[in-house]
Parts: sequence; structure tokens; C-alpha cells
Amino acid sequence: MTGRMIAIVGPSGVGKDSVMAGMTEADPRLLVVRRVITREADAGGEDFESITPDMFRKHEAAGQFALSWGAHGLQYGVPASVHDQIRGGHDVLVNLSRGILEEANRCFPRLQVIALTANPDILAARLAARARESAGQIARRLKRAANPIPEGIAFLELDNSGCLSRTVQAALDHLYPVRA
Ligand SMILES: Nc1ncnc2c1ncn2[C@@H]1O[C@H](COP(=O)(O)OP(=O)(O)O)[C@@H](O)[C@H]1O
Ligand SMILES: O=P(O)(O)OC[C@H]1O[C@H](OP(=O)(O)OP(=O)(O)O)[C@H](O)[C@@H]1O
Repeated sequence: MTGRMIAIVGPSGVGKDSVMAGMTEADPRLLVVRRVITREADAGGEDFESITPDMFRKHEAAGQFALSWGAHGLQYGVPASVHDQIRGGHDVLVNLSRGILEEANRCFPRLQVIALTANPDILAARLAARARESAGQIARRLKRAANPIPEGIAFLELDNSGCLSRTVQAALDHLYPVRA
């Protein structure tokens, strides 16, 4: 049985990376995609492959990304190796832009989308506490917080304003429903 691509989406600071980490800790069936990003290697936060914009363009032109997009002045890529992981039967978690979901839906037949939400004041507080971005960058991230999920894409919405472990459990229950 092939696996599924599971996209975790939502505004900056909502908890995408935290929820994905909690899900893999709780369930070893899940793998997390290590994204390729034109961000300084020591920026902190998620585990990612840091790459220069020039190398990113070369990787992109060589077909080394299953998906790629730009946001926040950065370029993001999902390594094409995810296709092998999925063919190998793994369910694969990835932090995606809402703007790339239509393309993802075309590329990954069994795409599942989990859209996280949180109250705006909570988003602002979390981004300030994470301290990976400057105040100006945080303000720009908050401006795109309300970007919608494209029409026609099925998704489960989970509010991550509260306890992280409850969000993680709700996501796992959705993906792996217990059959009576
Ligand atoms: N449910 C939660 N309750 C409290 N803090 C959270 C919760 N989810 C995430 N956080 C914290 O909020 C910050 C942003 O989370 P992160 O996972 O980096 O979000 P995203 O990947 O969506 O930008 C981090 O400091 C993280 O520890
Ligand atoms: O189009 P959007 O849905 O707004 O998403 C744009 C980008 O924002 C997030 O980036 P990143 O993971 O670097 O930032 P975050 O951890 O602060 O969300 C997300 O992973 C996308 O790459």
C-alpha cells in the first residue's frame, strides 16, 4: 500500500512544526519532510537544509523538488525523494504554503490537508516568543495569517490555540481512525 502526503498548513506561528514533531513522536509510521530553504543555517526552529538562492534555482531546474514556492522573501523546496518514501508505504508530513495546495493536490493523489488555526493575539505572542524573525518580519507574517485555503481542497481544520497534545491527538485520530 502506498503512503500519503500529509500537508500541515496555516499561518506563521500557529504551530505547524510543533504539531508535526508531536505527531512523529507519537506515531513512528510518520516521516517528516526536511525542507530545502534559502534561509541561514543557524536560524533555528525546524530541521531544514540551508541552500543559497543560486543553488536553489539549480536544484529546481534539475527537477530535484517535488514542490517549490516562495514566501517571506525565502524559497522553499520539498525534495523529490518524498515520492520514493510514499511509494515505499510511508505517510509523509510536510509543512506547506497554502498557496501550493492546488499543485500538491495534482501531484499527490492521496493528499491529506490539516489546516491549523489560532487566535491572532496568540499567533503574535508565539512568534515574538520564538524570536526567529525580526519585529518587521513578524508583522509581515501576521498580515498573511488570514490567507484562505484554495477552493476545492478538502481539509480538516484544527484549532491549535490551546493544548498542543490535544491538537496532535486530533490530527492522529483523523489520519488513523480506530475501526470497531
Ligand atoms: N499549542 C501550543 N501551545 C503553546 N505554544 C505552542 C503551541 N503550538 C506551538 N507553540 C509554540 O509556538 C511557536 C510557533 O510554533 P511553530 O511550531 O514554530 O509554528 P509554525 O511552524 O506554524 O510557524 C513555537 O515557539 C512553539 O513552541
Ligand atoms: O502561503 P502561506 O500558507 O502563508 O505559507 C507561506 C510559508 O510560510 C510558512 O513558512 P515557514 O515555515 O518558514 O514559517 P512559519 O514556520 O513561521 O510558518 C509555510 O511553511 C510556507 O512555506
